[in-house]
Amino acid sequence: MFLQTLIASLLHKHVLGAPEAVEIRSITSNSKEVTAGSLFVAIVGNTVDGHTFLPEVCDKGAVAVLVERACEDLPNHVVQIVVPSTRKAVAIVASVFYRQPSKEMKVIGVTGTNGKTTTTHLIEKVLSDCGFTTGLIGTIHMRIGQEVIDVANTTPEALELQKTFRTMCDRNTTYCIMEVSSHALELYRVAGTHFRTAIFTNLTQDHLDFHGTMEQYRNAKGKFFSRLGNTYEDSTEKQSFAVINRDDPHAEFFLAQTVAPTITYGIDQPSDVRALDVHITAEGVFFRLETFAGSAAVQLRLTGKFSVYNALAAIAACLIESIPLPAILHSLEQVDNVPGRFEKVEEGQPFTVIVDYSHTPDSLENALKTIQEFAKGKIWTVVGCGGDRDRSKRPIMAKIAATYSDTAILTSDNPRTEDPDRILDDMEAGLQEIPNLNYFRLADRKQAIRYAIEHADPSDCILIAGKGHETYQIIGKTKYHFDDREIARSVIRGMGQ
Ligand SMILES: CC(=O)N[C@H]1[C@@H](OP(=O)(O)OP(=O)(O)OC[C@H]2O[C@@H](n3ccc(=O)[nH]c3=O)[C@H](O)[C@@H]2O)O[C@H](CO)[C@@H](O)[C@@H]1O[C@H](C)C(=O)N[C@@H](C)C(=O)N[C@H](CCC(=O)O)C(=O)O
Ligand SMILES: Nc1ncnc2c1ncn2[C@@H]1O[C@H](COP(=O)(O)OP(=O)(O)OP(=O)(O)O)[C@@H](O)[C@H]1O
Ligand SMILES: N[C@H](CCC[C@H](N)C(=O)O)C(=O)O
Ligand SMILES: [Mg+2]
Repeated sequence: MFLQTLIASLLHKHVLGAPEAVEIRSITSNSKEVTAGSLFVAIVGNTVDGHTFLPEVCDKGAVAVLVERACEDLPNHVVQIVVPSTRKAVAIVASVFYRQPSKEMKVIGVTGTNGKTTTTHLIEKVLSDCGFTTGLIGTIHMRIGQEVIDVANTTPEALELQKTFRTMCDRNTTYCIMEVSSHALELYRVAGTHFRTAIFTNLTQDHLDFHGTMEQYRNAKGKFFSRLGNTYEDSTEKQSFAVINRDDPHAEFFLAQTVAPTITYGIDQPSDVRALDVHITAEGVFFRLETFAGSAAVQLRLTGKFSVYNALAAIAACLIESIPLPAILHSLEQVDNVPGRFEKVEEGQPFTVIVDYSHTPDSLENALKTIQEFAKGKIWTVVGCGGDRDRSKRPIMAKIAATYSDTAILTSDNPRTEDPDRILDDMEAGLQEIPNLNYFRLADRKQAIRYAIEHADPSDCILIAGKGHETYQIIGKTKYHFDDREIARSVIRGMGQ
């Protein structure tokens, strides 16, 4: 594609050199991937400044560079395009390079602190059951039809995202359902993406290391809905919609962000898609559903009030696509669990073991409140907090774990480059001056899981929180194989011998 075409839609740019005859064969922001005919995008990162690689990429054959500041020493034939934000510009350029794939499909995006993975899986289940070819992008993996692809981030960087969209289109995908993280919104990963529907699940504390304050975190998520108005189109098929959780304390803020038609969902507040008479058991939830497309009694195998919210969001998104309500409910009622989300480990043991990806204060509290609804015996919680992530959530999570459990075992999550004991110190700080809490520290996560299982009585319930589907533990910069479910299973099996 000609450079001129690629950069035409960049509003604020200063071009040094002659772009007219320059043909771009590939685009990358990684100097290691530059080949002859590449456009290199220099991104100022947290650890490295991409501009430092400019001489190197020219030697490797880059014919143009997208930069935030011009570089004097580059060969004359290399065109420099100077823009205020290369992250934002690359998202737009990537969309043009891959021929605007998000306009050829219907992309449904889910944002919110908790529930993104679950909600995307529920929507994907309904739409694929209806016979549509679907794609999925999120924390656990990306899936294009039956092909499963590993991911580094919940929402990929713009170049990878647009390339994935293109592959999806080339395989006749009708719907792409994706998680849109706040990092992605702040770092423009989804700029240049046309969304059919934007869903808001909830907003509670997380990622303050990155966003600084709750207000900035909320504003990052708000951008998803304010930008939705920019892609508004006339025909119903192309129109964009917002789906908002009316019960969330920030609902008004999110409703005010968008000009797109909006469907609300909720339990407590009057809303377009509403659950009433919610009944929670260990096996699942029952509720009465009222929507603009009809009413029904619903029984899900997923449990917890939070699962009702995720199901309501999924129902709203599918109603927008004119899927009949009975078909939506038929699919949702079959879902046993999403991997690592309230996943039970069942090896015939007389107590309950649940592995859950609750790594935020709100999700941990929800998981434990749900367990309290049905637990007959004592509650054990094995929980840690990730290293190189929001420190301020650590004492809060420890307090929640110890308050709602009979015994809390504070352990490691992914310590990354931090000292596990320092992370535990941060957690333990939340427990000072609270009397009668029963907790202890055991930094080795495997030993912590073993301890809980070996000491549980019949009818007790053990929650292993924070890592869910993860099949690794990151210590330093190394990823070791580690799976909470596998460990729990092997300890239980060992006890029977
Ligand atoms: C804060 C953040 O999002 N960081 C992402 C960011 O890293 P960075 O800006 O620090 O990049 P950097 O390493 O300094 O490099 C800067 C530039 O130099 C380039 N470079 C670097 C080295 C080299 O030799 N040559 C070269 O060209 C890099 O390709 C990059 O373009 O860009 C990287 C490359 O795309 C990402 O991998 C990295 O995500 C890291 C792994 C990360 O942990 N991100 C998490 C926090 C994240 O994004 N999480 C969200 C939300 C999860 C949730 O909702 O819970 C997610 O969507 O996953
Ligand atoms: N709607 C919800 N409200 C609150 N908590 C939820 C909700 N849905 C799920 N949870 C809890 O949050 C945990 C994570 O759920 P899920 O993976 O669906 O969220 P996510 O938003 O994708 O998280 P991440 O930001 O890590 O990708 C679950 O294991 C569960 O404990
Ligand atoms: N997407 C989240 C996942 C956290 C999962 C938890 N196990 C941890 O490693 O902190 C993050 O990167 O902050
Ligand atoms: Mg997720």
